[in-house]
Amino acid sequence: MATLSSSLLSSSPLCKSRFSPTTLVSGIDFISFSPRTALSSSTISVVSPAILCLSVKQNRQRNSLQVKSVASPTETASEFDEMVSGTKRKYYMLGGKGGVGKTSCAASLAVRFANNGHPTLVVSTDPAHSLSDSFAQDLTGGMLVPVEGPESPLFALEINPEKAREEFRSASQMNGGTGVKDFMDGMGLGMLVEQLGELKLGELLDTPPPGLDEAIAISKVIQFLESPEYNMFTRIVFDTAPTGHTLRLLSLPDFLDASIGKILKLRQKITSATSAIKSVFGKEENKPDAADKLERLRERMVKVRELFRDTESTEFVIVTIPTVMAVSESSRLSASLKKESVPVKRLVVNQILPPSSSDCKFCSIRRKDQMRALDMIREDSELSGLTLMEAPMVDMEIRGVPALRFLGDIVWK
Ligand SMILES: Nc1ncnc2c1ncn2[C@@H]1O[C@H](COP(=O)(O)OP(=O)(O)OP(=O)(O)O)[C@@H](O)[C@H]1O
Repeated sequence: MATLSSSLLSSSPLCKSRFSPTTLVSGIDFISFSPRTALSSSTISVVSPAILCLSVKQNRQRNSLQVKSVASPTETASEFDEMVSGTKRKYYMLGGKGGVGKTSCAASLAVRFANNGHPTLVVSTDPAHSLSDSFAQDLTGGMLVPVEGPESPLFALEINPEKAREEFRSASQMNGGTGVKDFMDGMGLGMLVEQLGELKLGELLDTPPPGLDEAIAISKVIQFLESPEYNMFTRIVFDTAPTGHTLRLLSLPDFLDASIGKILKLRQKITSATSAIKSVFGKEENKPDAADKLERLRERMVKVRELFRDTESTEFVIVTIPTVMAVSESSRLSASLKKESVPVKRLVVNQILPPSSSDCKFCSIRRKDQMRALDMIREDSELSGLTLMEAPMVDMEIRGVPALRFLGDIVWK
C-alpha cells in the first residue's frame, strides 16, 4: 500500500486544482484521508470524471492519505518492493514506442526510488530529450543536475548526443584524417587509409543511424559511472529512445567493437609505416592518444553490451499503451530483447481509461478498444509472461516532482 502525505497532495498542482466534491467511482484505487487534513471535501477527484475517477472515503484510523490498490494481486503485488530492495546498484531501462509515456514513467520511478531511500540518477539517452520538461527543470548541459524535492538525492542527466558524438569523432580522427592521408598518399601508402575509409565510420558520424547516438550516450554514462562521485547512486534509471533505436543499439556495440578493433589494427600498421618513414625524413605525423581513446571507447562499448545483459543488476521495463499498434510493437520489442538476452520482467501499460460513469460515447468506445488491447496483451505469447503494471490516464500533463511522485505511487506498486 502506498502512502501519500497530505502535505504532498495538498501541495501538488495535480491535486490542488482538481479536487472537487463530485462523487466518483474508481475500479482502480481508493484514496482515504483524515477529516483533519487540509482538504475539506469527503470525496475528491484528482482527475476529470470522464478520464480517471478516484473515490475517497474517510479513514478515521489513519492521519494520512493512502492509495490502495484493488487490482488483481497477480498483476501488481509488491512489484516495487522487489525493485526497491537491496542497496546493490541496479539499473532500470525504460523503453517502448514513441510517446507512450517512457519519460513520465522513468522520471516517476526515479522519484519513487529517491523517496524510498535510494540516491538515484535518472539519465536520458533519447536524442529527443524530454526529462527537463518532465521535471519542469533545466537539465540540459550534459552534466549532473540535482532535482529538488525528493527525500534522498536525485540527480538527472541529459546526455547531449551531438557533444558525445564529437568526442567520439575526435577519438577516431585518424580515420581519413587529412593530415595522415596526404602524408601517406605522398608516400604511396594511401591504400591503408582507404581501407580505414571503407569502415565508413566518418559517414556514420555525419549521418548517425538510430541507435548510434544512444550507444555513445550510454557509453558516456558508463564513463561517468567509473568516476568516484557517481559511487553514491544505488538506482540508475534510463529513459531510452523509442523502440527502433533501442533495437539497433543492442547490436551496435558488437558492430562498433568490431569496427574499432579493425581501426586499431590498421592504425598499428600506419603507425609502424609512419615511424619508419619518419626515421628517414624526420617528419612528425601522429596523434599520440587517439589509439588509447579508441581502445577505451571499445572497452566501454563492451561494458554497455554486458550491462544490458546482466540479469543481476539490470532490468529493461517495456512501457506501452493499450492500443493494437503499441501492443504489437511491444511484442516485437520483447521478442528482440529476449533474443538478445536482455532481461525483461515487467510491462507498464500506461494511460488506461477507467470505466466511464458518464454517457460519453467517445470515452466508452476508447475504453472498449483499450480493453481489447489489454486482452491482446494477455493472449500474446511474448507479453503474457510479463508482470503487468497498469497506469491510469490522468487529465493533465505530469510535470514537476509532486506530480511525478503522485504518478509514481500509482504506477510503481
Ligand atoms: N498516465 C498518463 N496520463 C496522462 N498523460 C500522460 C500519462 N503518461 C504520459 N502522459 C503525457 O503524455 C505525453 C508524452 O509522455 P512522455 O514524454 O513521458 O512520453 P515518451 O514515451 O517519453 O515520449 P517520447 O517518445 O516522445 O520521448 C506527455 O505530455 C505526458 O505528460
